[in-house]
Amino acid sequence: MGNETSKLTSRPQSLEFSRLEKILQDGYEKPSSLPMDFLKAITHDFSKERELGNGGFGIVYKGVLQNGKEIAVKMLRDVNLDDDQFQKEVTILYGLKHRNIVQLVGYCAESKLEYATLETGKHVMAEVRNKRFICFEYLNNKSLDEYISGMIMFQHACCTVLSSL
Ligand SMILES: Nc1ncnc2c1ncn2[C@@H]1O[C@H](COP(=O)(O)OP(=O)(O)OP(=O)(O)O)[C@@H](O)[C@H]1O
Repeated sequence: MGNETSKLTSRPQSLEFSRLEKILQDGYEKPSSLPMDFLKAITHDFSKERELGNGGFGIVYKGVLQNGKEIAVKMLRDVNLDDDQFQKEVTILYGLKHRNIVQLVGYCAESKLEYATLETGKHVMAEVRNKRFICFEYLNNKSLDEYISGMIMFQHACCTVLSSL
């Protein structure tokens, strides 16, 4: 698993990826702008086996850095959030640092220029937005509902054992 990020990258890109890896490994002092190709590499191209869960705003993937450190990469659904909301969300999260709040580690909102043909037949260069992502520290505690239902199952099992004694 260690070298999977570098295998996917060309030379100049791998230097950039190493720099990003270092920032993320050193701690989350300041959230970074993360290129989509980097997020693609650390999530195995957003593969099914890297899926952590599915929320109201998008799918969350596990990203694995070269040193094995993990981060959560949330791919936002286009329909849920417009540009203003995305910027507000990142700006608010950017300033938050508390042990009870999951830490923002990065974000991604890239766009590319593409030729498009209008109904009139005219060609224009249009800015096409890629997917947007918000990345957090990885928490290994499952979701609150899974945690609570796990506790209830555990308590139920204990009661069953005790009542059978
Ligand atoms: N930081 C994280 N570390 C590990 N797993 C995470 C993390 N964030 C989310 N997940 C996983 O992804 C799932 C979906 O998370 P997400 O935050 O998108 O949805 P949610 O908890 O339903 O909240 P929302 O209403 O914001 O969509 C969670 O239930 C959890 O299993």
